Amino acid sequence: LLPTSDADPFGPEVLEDPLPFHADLRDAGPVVHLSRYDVYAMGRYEHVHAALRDWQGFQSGAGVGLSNFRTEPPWRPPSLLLESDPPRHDAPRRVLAGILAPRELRRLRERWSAVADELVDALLAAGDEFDAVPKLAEAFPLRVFPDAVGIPDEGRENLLPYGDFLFNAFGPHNDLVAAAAHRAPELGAWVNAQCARDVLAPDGFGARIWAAADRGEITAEQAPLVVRSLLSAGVDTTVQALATVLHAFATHPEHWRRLRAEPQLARVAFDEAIRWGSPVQTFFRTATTDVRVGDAVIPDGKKILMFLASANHDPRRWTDPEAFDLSRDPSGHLGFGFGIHQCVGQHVARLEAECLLDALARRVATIEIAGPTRRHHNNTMRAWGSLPMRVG
Ligand code: HEM
Ligand SMILES: CC(C)Cc1ccc(C(=O)O)cc1
Repeated sequence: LLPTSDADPFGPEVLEDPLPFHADLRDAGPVVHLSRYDVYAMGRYEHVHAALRDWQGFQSGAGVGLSNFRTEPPWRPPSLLLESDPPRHDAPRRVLAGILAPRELRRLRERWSAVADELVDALLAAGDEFDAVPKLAEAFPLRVFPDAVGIPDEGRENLLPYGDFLFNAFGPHNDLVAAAAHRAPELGAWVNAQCARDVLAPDGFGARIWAAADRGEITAEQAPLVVRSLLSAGVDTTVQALATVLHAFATHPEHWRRLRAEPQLARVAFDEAIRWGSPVQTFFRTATTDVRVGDAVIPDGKKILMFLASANHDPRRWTDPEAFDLSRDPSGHLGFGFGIHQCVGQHVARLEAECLLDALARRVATIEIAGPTRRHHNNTMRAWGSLPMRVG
């Protein structure tokens, strides 16, 4: 028999502190029916991992939010990567994977390091106390990523509100969505305008997507949507992952000392922070048949809510999962997803983190929380609103 719960994973209590709900979800069984939304929730590593592998049984093409594209019109044209299944998913994915491959990012490392050094120097010149969310976690990605895509300077302040709305829109139409819905048309129009060939700088990720269309790897109609994927997925995610790793180090001084002694740990620290904090908490899949999980059956067409953050803390998979531990091997974490849709931008995110952490670790001996921290609630993202920080 299938356990059920009337809990609201998108309510303020769970968004403020999801850990108790995750523990209850894991303990209740492989699958729990959430009666409030008539969706099927998975919180254990084994089953989330298996569902992400099984893209035929658990499709993305009906949307990865609560809204089911089989019955409801999407609020924006579906993504050719995120909200597509093979074969439609294949060519856009291949194009983006090529453009965002580690070897393609080497040309950016020197510039991104210089920007990180300059940003941290300017910040420290202004004093030893600041809010790390606007001053580091937001400032650095906004300084390097829009330029890497090649969009114009005008209107870049729309990127964070667009992302915040997009990630809220994967959830139910609750207060978080209602509060920003009036801005969606204008934000969507601005983002779409940045994907046109003639506004993109000649050497950025955007231009390379259009060049792939010239080579016939994708069509000219698909090119702007693939650029839109970068602008949709590439900002809020890295902002909140950087905030998460900065918060992790500020609350674990012994790990900061270790990072300064062994700078090459920046990469594994970032992945451990993503396992530990899981900036992307959840998203959905849709059952393409009556699909069996454990001794439960999820009916065809039903939405499955995958709790990546819970899987990343599952004691069946991780030792002492609630510890942020630099000695742990975090590989296999689900914070970037898994399988054919696994984050195609993960190497961009890791390079941003390496550059920013290196710049900070070379300059400050200590970082600590210097005042009350505040969460920013979002239906999909575990986000920090404010991280008052003091450096020494
Ligand atoms: C630390 C930062 C990031 C996190 C935590 C993150 C997380 C994720 C996750 C969990 C997925 C899987 C979604 C699914 O399976 O439905 C994903 C997919 C994706 N991500 Fe990221 N992401 C990050 C940064 C980025 C960046 C910087 C970019 C662009 C440069 C990006 C572009 C994408 C795209 C296009 C997809 C869809 C891939 C596909 O469906 O084939 N992400 N990301
Ligand atoms: C964690 C994912 C939901 C992040 C994400 C958002 C948007 C897109 C897109 O392709 O628009 C891709 C990935």
